[in-house]
Amino acid sequence: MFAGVFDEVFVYSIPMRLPMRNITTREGMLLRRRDRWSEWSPFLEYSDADAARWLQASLLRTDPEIRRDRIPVNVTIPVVSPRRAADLVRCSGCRTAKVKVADPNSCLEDDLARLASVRAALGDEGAVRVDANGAWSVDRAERALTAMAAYNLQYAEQPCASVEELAELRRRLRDKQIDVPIAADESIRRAEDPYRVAELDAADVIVLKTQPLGGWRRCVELATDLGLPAVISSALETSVGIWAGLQAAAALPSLDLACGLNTVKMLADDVIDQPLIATDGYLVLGERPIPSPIALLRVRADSARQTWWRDRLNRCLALAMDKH
Ligand SMILES: O=C(O)CCC(=O)C1=CC=C[C@@H](O)[C@@H]1C(=O)O
Ligand SMILES: [Mg+2]
Repeated sequence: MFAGVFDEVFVYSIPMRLPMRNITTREGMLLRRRDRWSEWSPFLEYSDADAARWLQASLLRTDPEIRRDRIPVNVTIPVVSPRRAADLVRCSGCRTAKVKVADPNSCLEDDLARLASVRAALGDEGAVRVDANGAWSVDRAERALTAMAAYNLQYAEQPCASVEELAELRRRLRDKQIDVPIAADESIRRAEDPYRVAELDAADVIVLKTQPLGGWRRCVELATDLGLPAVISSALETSVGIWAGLQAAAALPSLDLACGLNTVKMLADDVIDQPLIATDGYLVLGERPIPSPIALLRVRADSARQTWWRDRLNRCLALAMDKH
């Protein structure tokens, strides 16, 4: 079926240099429609309905108006030792760091030690944010963020799972005069109704992931409608997917915060010759990337995974075309 929509499809499999979300190998597809390559890489456990929404991003035929081409980005710090975390900050050249916290295999003390090390490596001028991926209850989030506030957080991303909990936590922190703004990530990209974040006054910042939301147009629409500062963040893509994130960041009505798009380094390989890795904390939106044939030879998935992804694409394309 995809033969009528895409002119070429490619399945990649790339080990993660720095595992995140328990992912040790990243898999996905590169899809070509005429001269436009895009990436489709919904996480393996996602349902076809979720994965079909990611595919909308590959079906867009137009480009946005570009308002800026230099995009500030953060370094992403997975659950690593404090020392490794400081090294990652120093090597990145970024002035903003996002620290993953609340991992089931580590405790609050580990998170605080990693955070302290990141803050020391960045200095007082840098910005530090944390991301709990919705792992905390409101009580645990309140305790953790009260302790973490000592490191002057720019914001806490998705501290609790539901929008109601985010709103409750935000109220409690405000009452205690703990100055840690709240950012919504999963409450935007996986929610039935992302507008509830604004209706319930549940966040100060929204995190927009281009591919999961179905492309740049939806990101611009949500940033405009919700009227909150927005951050464009990656879904751990190759440079082809990251370029689409940069394009969305370039099109936002305003951009005051660093974006989470500096993740190509977390992969052990890439699909273009000059990977989109930040210099001095910025990525620049250049021409739409074209995968390099030599790189593709290195990252081609085996035939069982090819079949799995092609079948998934056919199923999800049928769903996505229904809504298109
Ligand atoms: O935002 C960043 O700095 C990088 C991207 C990132 O953290 C994520 C990408 C994809 C899935 C997630 O677990 C994670 C996130 O929750 O934001
Ligand atoms: Mg997040």
